[in-house]
Amino acid sequence: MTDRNAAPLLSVRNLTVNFGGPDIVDDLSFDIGQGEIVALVGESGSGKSVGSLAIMGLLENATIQGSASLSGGASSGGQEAPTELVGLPARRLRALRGRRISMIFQDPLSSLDPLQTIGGQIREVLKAHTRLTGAALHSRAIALLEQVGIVDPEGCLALLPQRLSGGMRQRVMIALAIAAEPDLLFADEPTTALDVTVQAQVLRLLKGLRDQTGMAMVFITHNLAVASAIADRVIVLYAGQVVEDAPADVFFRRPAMPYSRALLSAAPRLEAVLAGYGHLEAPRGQVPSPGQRGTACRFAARCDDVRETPCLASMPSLVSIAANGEAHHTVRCARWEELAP
Ligand SMILES: Nc1ncnc2c1ncn2[C@@H]1O[C@H](COP(=O)(O)OP(=O)(O)OP(=O)(O)O)[C@@H](O)[C@H]1O
Repeated sequence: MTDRNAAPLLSVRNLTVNFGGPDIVDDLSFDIGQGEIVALVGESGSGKSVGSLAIMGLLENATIQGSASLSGGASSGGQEAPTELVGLPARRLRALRGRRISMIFQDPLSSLDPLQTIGGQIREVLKAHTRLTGAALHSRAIALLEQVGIVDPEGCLALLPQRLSGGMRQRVMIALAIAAEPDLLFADEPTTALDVTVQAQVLRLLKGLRDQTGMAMVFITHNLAVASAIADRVIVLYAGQVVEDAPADVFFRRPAMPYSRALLSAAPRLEAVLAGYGHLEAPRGQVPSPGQRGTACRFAARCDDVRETPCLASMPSLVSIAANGEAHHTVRCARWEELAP
């Protein structure tokens, strides 16, 4: 599905974000391949949302350093020159949003206009990004609603958002987000507010849309079952840093970072997760807050495998541990090799 040898669609390097105080997101580096679904996983406060919003240019009053380079996507055959998103003027960012990068959030009601029909909102997005008018515009709106699995698209166009169920609202949000055929979709906990059956339907829908369109996805979640249902790759954030980045099958079989192992062993069994108990169970202790992260391994205070040396001596760097021929796998643990099962 994803060719790791091809140039990545999004390449984030040394992204650091603060709001005038300590760094919230600290030296974040990762790639998203063309058409790849990457789950960004971490406990509350790990910086998943702040990092993503920084990349999308949606943070106010933030100081952002580093780089987030967006290459030409599937729609341009990968030929478009890369665009640096950090520091891009607001006008150019607005032009990219929807067309190249799009997003969906946990609560569709807060993103939908309560006073405008679904049809009105879809027409507005289509007018902003296409030259469609009249009957062609209407047909495209219907086709979009069909694409996201809405059974009575004609009827749905006439409704106000409040008239829809949570799952239907999220489908409408997805239709709006993909209207301009973006290359990359950021999805921030899009299924968290939904009941489990609807959650599974929306995950299937998103995966199907990726298969159809080749759109890549950054899927932010603190639910490991959701990550395992949708992701090609898992990136774990801890206290503002990437601590593990691995293909999903490798991550769920052989996680290398003690933090990842703790999360996985604390996670309830998959059946229980699918029955609605899927929130990420944290290991004992708490994530250090941004001002109190120190210069040692940030997970040290909670780690069962901590040693004075090397864990407390210095901050481990993110190292590549992929064996010959294996896909990209990095971990931030100075003892990963000793601890490997
Ligand atoms: N505008 C802001 N000003 C100052 N601090 C902020 C701001 N937005 C977020 N933070 C802080 O940044 C840290 C990371 O927050 P973020 O929302 O990215 O975490 P998260 O991993 O997405 O968690 P959650 O799952 O709870 O959304 C938190 O400590 C939060 O308090």
